[in-house]
Amino acid sequence: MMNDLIKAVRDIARKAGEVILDVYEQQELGIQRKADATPVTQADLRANEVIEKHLLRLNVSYPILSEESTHADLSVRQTWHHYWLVDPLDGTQEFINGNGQFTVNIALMEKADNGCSYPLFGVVHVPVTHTTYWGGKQSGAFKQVGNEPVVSIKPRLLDRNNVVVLGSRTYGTAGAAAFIEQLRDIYPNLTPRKVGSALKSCLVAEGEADIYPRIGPTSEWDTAAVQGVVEGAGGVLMNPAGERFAYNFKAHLVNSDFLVIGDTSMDWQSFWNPDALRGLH
Ligand SMILES: Nc1ncnc2c1ncn2[C@@H]1O[C@H](COP(=O)(O)O)[C@@H](OP(=O)(O)O)[C@H]1O
Ligand SMILES: [Mg+2]
Repeated sequence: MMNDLIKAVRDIARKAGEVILDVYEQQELGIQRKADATPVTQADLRANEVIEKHLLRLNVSYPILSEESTHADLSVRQTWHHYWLVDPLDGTQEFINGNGQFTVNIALMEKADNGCSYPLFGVVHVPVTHTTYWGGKQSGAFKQVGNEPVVSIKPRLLDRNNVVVLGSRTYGTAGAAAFIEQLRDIYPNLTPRKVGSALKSCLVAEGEADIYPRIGPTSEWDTAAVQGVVEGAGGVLMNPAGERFAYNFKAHLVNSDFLVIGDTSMDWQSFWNPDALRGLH
């Protein structure tokens, strides 16, 4: 049942990817600015239409919370036991810049006993490379490039002399830069890399990078799907207190800072705690 649903959502994410690539190849992207000053294009809007249309045709009927649709109030959202959390195009600025580092993110969320929701599974599709990642705590994590065989993915173990730390290409903050400098005290040979969108967390999930600290704003649809992939692979996406990242418990949809790590046996408490983060903003 769950595997059928994951397969259906994978197909939907790939359809959205094709619509996005159609716009990507045009001269006119239809760029507008949103209230948070981040851009939106025809590709975001068309991908959203495709995703919503197909999610509503599935034989489960869950509400949809999408970056590009009207957002229900918390009082309504809290009645949801399951819902789809969708970012039809994550990394819109990278899409506009033409560097290929953007993704389609679709997560199925489930409410837990503590009243918060968490990803049951997530699908992250990279249109330009025709690569799809998917996963969840109970399902494992997988990757497929085009029609090649599906492979299971897992993080790598930390090698203290070869630590790769990821950051946003476009929305880097002074806090993120200061955090990486603090991290150098622990890993003097670390290599910082800038990557767009949910791809960063996919790189940690598949063992191509080690740490992705996000010091600065993102929204719930930016992290939910990729959290499924990271957790399925055996990694974690945590809040500043070191807890599993949670959703749908507050009126606004902006995330706290978060940390993605692949090797959970690393000594992350030495650099990721509210005291160490205080003063970075
Ligand atoms: N001021 C802000 N408030 C909320 N989210 C922001 C933001 N600035 C950037 N982001 C988020 O950062 C995402 C891009 O992340 P990255 O820099 O890692 O590629 C954007 O996704 P979208 O492109 O879907 O809007 C956007 O949601
Ligand atoms: Mg988006």
